Amino acid sequence: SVGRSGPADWRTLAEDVKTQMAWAWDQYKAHAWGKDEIRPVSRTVSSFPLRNGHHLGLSLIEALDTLWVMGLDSRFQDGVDWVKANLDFDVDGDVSVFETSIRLVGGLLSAHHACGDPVLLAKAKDLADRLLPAFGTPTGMPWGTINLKTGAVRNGVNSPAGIATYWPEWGTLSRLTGDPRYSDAARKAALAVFDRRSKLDLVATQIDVLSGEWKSRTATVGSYGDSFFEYLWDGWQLFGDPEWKRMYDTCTAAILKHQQVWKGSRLWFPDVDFETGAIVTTEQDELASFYGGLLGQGGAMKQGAAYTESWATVQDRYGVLPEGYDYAAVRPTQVSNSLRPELADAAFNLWLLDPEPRWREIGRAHFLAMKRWNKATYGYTDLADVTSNPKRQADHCPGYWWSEQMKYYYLLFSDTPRFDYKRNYLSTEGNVLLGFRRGA
Ligand SMILES: O=C1NC[C@H](CO)[C@@H](O)[C@@H]1O
Ligand SMILES: [Ca+2]
Repeated sequence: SVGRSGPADWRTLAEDVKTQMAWAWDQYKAHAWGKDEIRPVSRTVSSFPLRNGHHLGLSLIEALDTLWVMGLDSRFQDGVDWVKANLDFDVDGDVSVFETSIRLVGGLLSAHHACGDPVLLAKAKDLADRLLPAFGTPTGMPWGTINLKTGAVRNGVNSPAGIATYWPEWGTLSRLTGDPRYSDAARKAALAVFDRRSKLDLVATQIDVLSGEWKSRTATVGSYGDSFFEYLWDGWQLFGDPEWKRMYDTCTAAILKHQQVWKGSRLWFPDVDFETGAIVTTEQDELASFYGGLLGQGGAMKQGAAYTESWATVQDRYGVLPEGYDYAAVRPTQVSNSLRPELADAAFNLWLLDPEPRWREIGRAHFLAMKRWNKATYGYTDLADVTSNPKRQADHCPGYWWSEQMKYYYLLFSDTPRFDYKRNYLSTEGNVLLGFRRGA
């Protein structure tokens, strides 16, 4: 029946999420233990963020705090034991500074928040020490890539997200170690982007980290822009630093002024030229669907709810979201699905602010469609085509799946005592850095 779900139904759904997580973890342990990513159709593996076939246990580390908050304690301990016995970052290989920080530094810090094991903090510090040299530029904006062993840097053109998505993780690391180098580097990098905003208070997607010159003109709330804005707010939410709220408010006022487009009751945020405000494209990438949750957090609940509902109509149409969608053409521009969490992320953030069943319903639709279309023999996989019938699967489970949507679903449905629903902080990778209740 379509009737409103009662509390027992949500708890039953939370139990199903937990069962799916335990099953996927057991498949990972059986077929990909210690590897970065499992390919759940072919039962093979892939490596990330190192791409040289060397593995750092990415999915295992990303899963840890999700396992803990679900009460899968023996599996959590198995993972922590693997980290303590095997994890070594002294590898002669290049990694993305951004991806490695949000996924591995963040994953180790959230596991430490769950259990307090000092080895997890030591590993997070060791890794951050290997990433820190990337920030040694004249502007303070980091290189895109660094070698974990030699410190050799590459990719001098970076994005606002790639430059400024560090402060919550690195501020936490400084707080826990007493070493200010991490928070100082993260803060200086974010300010360097903000100080180079256009006269419209917009930022573009690409900038030269040595000269500080912009290398693109496109302002977006999607890829390359997204977590720059998210982390301005987060600096306020996690550390109560008003400087970050002022920067967030400045950037958000500009986005609401220049990128807010209503089509009837549907709200969209097209990319615009960062100096003229002219619309560049009506294609939205799926990553932008996190933004409704951030707008709600920052006080623009009307726009946050409307943008999330816009994306919910796309989810209703295709079951799972395509990677790219053109709201003017009313069709997908990229038909693949990368098993991404953003709409569930937004629904969860809005639920925390306003526990209306609607946000749980969007999360439930996201979860049930994932079970129906993305489940494969050895785990959950991304899709090649969401428009084909039946939808065609690809063969890759990304690390963020273990840290993000499975945690958002569980927290949305379970009301678990292990999480403080009133005072908490989750990173852009879903890592809980504040709000776990160990005693529960
Ligand atoms: O901020 C992010 N961007 C891309 C991934 C999820 O789609 C994930 O790594 C994270 O949520
Ligand atoms: Ca994110």
